Amino acid sequence: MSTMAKALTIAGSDSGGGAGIQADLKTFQERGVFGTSVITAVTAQNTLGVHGVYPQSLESIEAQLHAVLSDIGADALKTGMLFSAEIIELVSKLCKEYNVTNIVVDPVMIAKGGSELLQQEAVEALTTQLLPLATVITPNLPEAEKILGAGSIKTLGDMKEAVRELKSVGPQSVVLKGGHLEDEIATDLFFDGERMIPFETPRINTKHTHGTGCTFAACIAAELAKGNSLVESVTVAKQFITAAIEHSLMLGTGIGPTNHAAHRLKK
Ligand SMILES: Nc1ncnc2c1ncn2[C@@H]1O[C@H](COP(=O)(O)OP(=O)(O)O)[C@@H](O)[C@H]1O
Ligand SMILES: Cc1ncc(COP(=O)(O)OP(=O)(O)O)c(N)n1
Repeated sequence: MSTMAKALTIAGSDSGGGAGIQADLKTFQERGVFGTSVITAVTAQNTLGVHGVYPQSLESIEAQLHAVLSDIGADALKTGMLFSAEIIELVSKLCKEYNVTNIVVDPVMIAKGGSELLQQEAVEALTTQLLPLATVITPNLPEAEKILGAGSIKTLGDMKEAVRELKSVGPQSVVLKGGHLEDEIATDLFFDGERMIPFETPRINTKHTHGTGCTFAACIAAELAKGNSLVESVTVAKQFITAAIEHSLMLGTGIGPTNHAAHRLKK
């Protein structure tokens, strides 16, 4: 008999398998943690985009959360697509009720193809209720702009300013992802109120980047679940996502998913 660190993902299902719950559970498995899930919405999705969004009832989401947290528990929890203010309120309430620590909030808003995965009117609930509970938040640049409600983030200098403003919204720390920056280096900026640390890798020239954000945040959650520090966890996640993009998969005819098993390939 043995025990295993446990990580819970609260997110949407991606039928195409590249993002959402599916990306999170594959990442948890690859990182050696036991993954559990709460599905907030089902999406009909493939490499060409999101073809339908079917939110789950609050009753279903609450029942899933109670089932997992009252019995199995979670050493870390990651949120992805939450879709509505009501779902955010429920998730925030239960995170507090169950005293969950190690909360990674990936503030998913819009899929790469432009589909809405969070209703516009839910941004305030996200900002005021869930972000202050987070150990770390992992917005991409458009998400950071929406949370801050102003300005455009186009340079590393803008990122340095934005990361401070994001911290003041209430999370313990922030990783602002620079995947959307037009730069030869893919820089993510970590800030915990004291340390500002850039995580840099060369930008990989590929269009097959579906699910990068989910995979990156899930990897941080998995490493936190195992007891690693936040900086160690972000370091591992950056290596993991870089390998996954480097060996991304040409599946379907659109934007292919990253390869969660890539870290196992020999260098
Ligand atoms: N072309 C790329 N080459 C290398 N790293 C990338 C590339 N695109 C994204 N990343 C990295 O993938 C992670 C997810 O970033 P990003 O694509 O900005 O998130 P999202 O999927 O939420 O839009 C970050 O660590 C980012 O730096
Ligand atoms: C169900 C679901 N959740 C989240 C996303 C967004 O994932 P992300 O990792 O940001 O990847 P892209 O959509 O940008 O490729 C999603 N598409 N579906």
